[in-house]
Amino acid sequence: MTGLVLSHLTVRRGPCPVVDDVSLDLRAGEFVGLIGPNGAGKTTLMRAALGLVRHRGSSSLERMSAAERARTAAWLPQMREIAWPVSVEDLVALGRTPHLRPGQRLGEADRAAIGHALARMDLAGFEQRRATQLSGGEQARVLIARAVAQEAPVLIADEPIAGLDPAHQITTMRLFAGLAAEGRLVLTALHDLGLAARFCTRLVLLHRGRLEADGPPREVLSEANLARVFGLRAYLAETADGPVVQPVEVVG
Ligand SMILES: Nc1ncnc2c1ncn2[C@@H]1O[C@H](COP(=O)(O)OP(=O)(O)OP(=O)(O)O)[C@@H](O)[C@H]1O
Repeated sequence: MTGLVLSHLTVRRGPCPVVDDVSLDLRAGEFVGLIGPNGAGKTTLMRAALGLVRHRGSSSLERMSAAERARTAAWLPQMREIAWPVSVEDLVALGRTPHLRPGQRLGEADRAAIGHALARMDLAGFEQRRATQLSGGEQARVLIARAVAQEAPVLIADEPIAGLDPAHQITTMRLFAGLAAEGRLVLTALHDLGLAARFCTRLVLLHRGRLEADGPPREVLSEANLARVFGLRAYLAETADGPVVQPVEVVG
């Protein structure tokens, strides 16, 4: 089963490591939330895992050829700018590129994957709209749909729910949880600790580039970790809908 193994990953920016000797074994079937304050190294870690930035140590993805990696891992970067005035359907169809030979047209399976991804991101009816004419949150959903249409065993997404309205944040987290339950590995950087606690099966907490905690959400989001790493006091509770984590005050 495909997962992601990072071994002693270190990225330096100038003299300082911004990702510092991080080793992780992430398994298929896990929905992993990568959390930590601004500048903790979340984006850099994900980009290094994909082989997009120079680093020391290794990632299981970088051993693959570019073509194999594109079929293995879908990547949703933090920047959501859509530059070309293409239709939503054409943009989501780009997610199928790794599955096509040069010049090959979309087939039935590709069309099904595109339609499925559009429906899952609540974009039915948007197919012929120009992507550049959508709102920021709608554009974000289109780019998530493109990544989902890729149907890769590993999905790596940098703050995928930023800019989405609360209902679409929940449906997107539920979609990712569902993809993980189907046997994919989903790794996402998140700032919403409440949604991370509710939907992720595992949280990885980064602080100043170092792996500070790794485990079930309730263990990682302890009062002590929230205070030490985020400088936060939070309301923590168990409910019928799962754990609730609501930051209430800045401390320290
Ligand atoms: N190209 C760069 N040159 C120099 N420093 C960089 C560069 N990119 C990132 N950094 C620094 O590396 C550190 C980690 O940045 P990174 O973007 O990985 O953090 P992050 O955890 O994703 O933060 P955020 O939550 O704000 O998105 C930061 O201190 C940042 O200033």
